[in-house]
Amino acid sequence: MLVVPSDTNMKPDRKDLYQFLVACQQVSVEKECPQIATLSLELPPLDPLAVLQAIAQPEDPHFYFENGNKGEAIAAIGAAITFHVPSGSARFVKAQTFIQSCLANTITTGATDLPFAGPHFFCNFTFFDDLRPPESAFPCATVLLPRWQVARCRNRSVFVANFSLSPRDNIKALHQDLCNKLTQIRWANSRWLDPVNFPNQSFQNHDFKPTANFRKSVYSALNRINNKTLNKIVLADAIDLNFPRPINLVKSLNNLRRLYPDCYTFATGNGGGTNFIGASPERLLAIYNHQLTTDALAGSAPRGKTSGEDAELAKLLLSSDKEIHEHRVVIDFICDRLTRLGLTPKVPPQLLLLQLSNIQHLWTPIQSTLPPGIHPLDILADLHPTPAVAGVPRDTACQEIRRYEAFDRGLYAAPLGWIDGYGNCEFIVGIRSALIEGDRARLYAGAGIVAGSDPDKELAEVQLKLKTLLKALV
Ligand SMILES: C=C(O[C@H]1C=CC=C(C(=O)O)[C@@H]1O)C(=O)O
Repeated sequence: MLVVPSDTNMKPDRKDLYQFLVACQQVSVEKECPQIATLSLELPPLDPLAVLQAIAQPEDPHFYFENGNKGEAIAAIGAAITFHVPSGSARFVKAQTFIQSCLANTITTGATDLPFAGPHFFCNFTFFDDLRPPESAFPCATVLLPRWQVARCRNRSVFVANFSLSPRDNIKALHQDLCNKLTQIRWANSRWLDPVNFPNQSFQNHDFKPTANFRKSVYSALNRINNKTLNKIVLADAIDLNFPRPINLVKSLNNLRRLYPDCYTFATGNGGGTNFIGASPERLLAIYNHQLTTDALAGSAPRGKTSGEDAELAKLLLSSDKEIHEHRVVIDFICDRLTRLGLTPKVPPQLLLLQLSNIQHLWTPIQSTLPPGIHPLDILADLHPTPAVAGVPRDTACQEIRRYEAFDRGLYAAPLGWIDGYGNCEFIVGIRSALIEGDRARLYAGAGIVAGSDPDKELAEVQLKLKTLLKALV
């Protein structure tokens, strides 16, 4: 990636910006290869979700990612370039090659030092790499370099435009498009999103009857655990619902981020009317300045209705052999994988609790310094799926998941996030999630099964997780 220093207060209507696009096009002529021109401009603080609402067209692929606790949100809208891997185990390698070849032909300028400036590649992967027919709405790997990207990091906002330039592109028209988009973005206003929309009343007291299949699967899995074929398996259920009207993506995201500020609110849309949306507490991989963090998150209990009951539930969770085993296998797996990649994982000495508004989990953030030469997607390829969403031994658990679950997991429980041009990244696991299309939603939730699991409690956990999401969909 070539960084061209510039006046960081570059204005889109100024000649130098137009000339920058012309110069990048000239490089594409000389190299006989399209060039990606990336412009970053600081904007007054704005809400990327409001921008998503204001400028995304139904046919635009898009991506939304918000971490309320960190005061960060990023919206990616439309495509400069997209890359799909339909299926196959080489998907992480192929995605990596694509990103590297883009970066080798990227020229970036403007406010390049701001957080979230420069090109970002938004990626989503399906849980399994060989998709079951009928075709899923998302291929097994998608990488999106968006046309427009708007991010907020605390009180600063940055706008990024990416153009893939070939000799025949009309620079005047592209420049005009950029100016128009900026005008629209400046008008985007988060007040349009307030107040929080009250969740769909007709589903509020919906009694989730776990499918007969889920209950049967839990019993059968417990048999396999007892006869030692499996140590742990994470089984999920999917519930299909029809809403009285089309589900509103932006309003639902707005609800999710307010109801679950401790989670990552996310959505990815394929531009064909299907969106995958959720609020996940599980960070699979974050790398900033060569420092890596990954979460072991497994073992759950509800939140109490009173502080006394809450403390009691937390105490039980922290002292339960069954929950600790369910959690410990995730820590061991992650540490083993990172060590094999040449990293030195650091694990806090005591178990921690991640307390969300409706549920609490055993939580261990694992950290390491990243040695040079390892790409974030190398790590993702090794970590996914962890025993927090698959099981132990992993291959057996994955085979059994396919046998037990009558639905395709699609993007559920799979990695979703972004990578920048310097190897920084943030990926979450797509749990507490739903696939939405028009007035239809498929909600997913799962629970880890180990020796000592009580099927009724696992069912209650899955129901609790499903309700979490349903509350926000409008
Ligand atoms: C698989 C899910 O959660 C995982 C993450 C945290 C706690 C879990 C558990 O306690 O079972 C699961 O391992 C899900 O929410 O669909």
